[in-house]
Amino acid sequence: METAVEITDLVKDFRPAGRKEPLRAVDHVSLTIAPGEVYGLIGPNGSGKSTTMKALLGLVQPDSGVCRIFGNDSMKVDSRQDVGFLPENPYFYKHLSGTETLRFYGKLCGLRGAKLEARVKELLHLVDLEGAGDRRLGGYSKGMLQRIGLAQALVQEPRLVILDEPTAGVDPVGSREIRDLIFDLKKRGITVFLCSHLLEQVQEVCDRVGIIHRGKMVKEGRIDDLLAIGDQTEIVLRDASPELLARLTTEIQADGKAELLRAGRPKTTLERLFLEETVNRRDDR
Ligand SMILES: Nc1ncnc2c1ncn2[C@@H]1O[C@H](COP(=O)(O)OP(=O)(O)OP(=O)(O)O)[C@@H](O)[C@H]1O
Repeated sequence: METAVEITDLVKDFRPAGRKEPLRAVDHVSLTIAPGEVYGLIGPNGSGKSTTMKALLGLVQPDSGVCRIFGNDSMKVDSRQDVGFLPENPYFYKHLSGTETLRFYGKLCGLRGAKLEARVKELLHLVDLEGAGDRRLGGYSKGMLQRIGLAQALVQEPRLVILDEPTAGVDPVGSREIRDLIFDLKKRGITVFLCSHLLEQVQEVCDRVGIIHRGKMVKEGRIDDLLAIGDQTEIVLRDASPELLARLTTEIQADGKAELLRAGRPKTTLERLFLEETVNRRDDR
């Protein structure tokens, strides 16, 4: 079966000035991503996530190993035909408007005339910036800039989108919107390869994750498999009376084998609470 991304035994050393030994940023990393899959690479700062992505994009020359996109070697320009990329700190021309920015990137991808104009309109709609298309990027919020960055990455209708920290510096409402856009890409069958420090969002949006530490892949798998605790069972009740809970506790104690680890009211997350309290009150983005 065709793979969207195939990274095999990737090694990348940097030789920073003033350092005798080379710095191994990526240490024999291998991973594959199937078409239509959303894959998250997570790891501490400096663990090699961006370098792995840049090697896949052919922006960094590997010391050894091979990266392929839909079967094509990443070092060949043609392999990038089907790829959209949102870098960690995208640089945009602040004096251009959102519409002009997307027009600029559309032209770089060979779009012209009515086709270009239609695509720009479609993208502004997709990232919910129709009302801000004529405003200069210098006045955009961080969340709006990330969304225009995402629109830029989608300009040539790529089959693979690579997102390096798509929600960096974006507030919870903005990052939720970006999360929804990623869900939308998945629905349309687009493969997504992302890295992020927002673990809750990675958990929500990704089918599989890889955990990278000091350049090495230390864990990889389907989210469901990685997070399931094999020997535990969860029961969530609504409107349970104290008497019912007491009866259940007695039953469990009588079982002799099963052990009650926790009982009490489940908690919401701080992110959900934040969204509930702010989402309906926000009028200016
Ligand atoms: N161009 C470069 N020259 C020298 N060292 C580099 C270069 N790019 C990255 N590094 C080093 O390689 C290591 C991995 O960096 P990388 O940016 O891939 O990590 P990361 O996991 O993306 O980190 P973060 O989460 O902070 O973005 C770090 O030690 C970094 O300092």
